[in-house]
Amino acid sequence: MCEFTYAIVGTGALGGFYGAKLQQSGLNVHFLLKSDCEHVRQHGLVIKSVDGDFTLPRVKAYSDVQKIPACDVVVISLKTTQNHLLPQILPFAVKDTGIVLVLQNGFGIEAEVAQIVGSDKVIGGICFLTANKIAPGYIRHLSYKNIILCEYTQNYHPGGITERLRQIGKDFENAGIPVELDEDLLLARWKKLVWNIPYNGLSVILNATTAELMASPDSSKLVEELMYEVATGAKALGRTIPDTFIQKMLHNTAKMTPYLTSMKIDYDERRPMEVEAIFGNPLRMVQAAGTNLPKIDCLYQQLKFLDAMRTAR
Ligand SMILES: NC(=O)C1=CN([C@@H]2O[C@H](COP(=O)(O)OP(=O)(O)OC[C@H]3O[C@@H](n4cnc5c(N)ncnc54)[C@H](OP(=O)(O)O)[C@@H]3O)[C@@H](O)[C@H]2O)C=CC1
Ligand SMILES: CC(C)(CO)C(=O)C(=O)O
Repeated sequence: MCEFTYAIVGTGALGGFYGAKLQQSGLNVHFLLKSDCEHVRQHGLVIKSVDGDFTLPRVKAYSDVQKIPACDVVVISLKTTQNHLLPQILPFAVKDTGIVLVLQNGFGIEAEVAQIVGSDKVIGGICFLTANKIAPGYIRHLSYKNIILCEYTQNYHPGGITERLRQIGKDFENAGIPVELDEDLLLARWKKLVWNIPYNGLSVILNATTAELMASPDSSKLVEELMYEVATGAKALGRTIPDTFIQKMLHNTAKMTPYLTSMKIDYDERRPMEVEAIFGNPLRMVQAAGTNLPKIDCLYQQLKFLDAMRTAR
């Protein structure tokens, strides 16, 4: 199988880090940027990483997707609040035989992408990474980096471990990114929501870091209750998230260095929050299956209020 070419749609913290690692490993990577395109065209990408800093002085940087050659793998690493732009972006970037790799947080994005490019072209990636873009073309990688890759199939039925999944996994592994190939994208996404729903949501509502949320008996109890409600949602969709997984998540986060979630950073910096991808889509899917998740719904309503107020001012 010949080498895949990659296009990174959204060269921020996550797309910038993984895209730079892929290029550093020798792959042909094209980067789609917005405000920092000219800067990156001139100065390249700087990665300050816990695994070792590196700079790519020359990268293929574009602000117009129509100038990017159609690639084998198009990585979506925009914030999900920008996904309304995908119908104008993806058709230009994806080869007829190409793949779209959704690396964003949340649930239901692959189904939305499949509406644009066809369900046979979509793969989901669940990223365990903490990174921030702290200046134009300057990414700080704090911890973790592993990815779970799964094929997307219509209605999120478990897909197989395909040759293309293996090749993408190998590309990331060769770039120093640990990869796990999995058959059940829905379960993998809901297991990530066990972390994102309580911590992203409460970090905004309670104005707290993960360490502060875990240090208080009241908020840590609320975190645990929200995690179990996520498990109830997964069960409504025919998936089981074991108690041991939840207890491990609580234990690991309590030990994590104090972390400001991406949603809290967006809120503080008056950027729209990824409320629909991380809360709205999962809630609607579970409600359609006849189950309510009252605590998550309450968090969702509060976040929508704050999002509307914050971005309106
Ligand atoms: N950061 C992390 O550690 C993790 C992030 N994730 C998820 O990954 C996704 C991306 O998050 P993250 O990387 O943090 O977000 P960032 O905001 O750092 O990156 C998004 C990038 O997309 C760019 N962008 C916006 N609009 C366009 C456009 N029209 N064309 C091209 N580029 C555009 C932005 O540029 P500009 O700044 O100019 O607007 C920005 O650089 C989210 O779903 C997030 O939840 C998941 C796990 C961890
Ligand atoms: C779990 C964690 C903290 C790292 O991937 C994350 O998903 C986020 O910051 O949104």
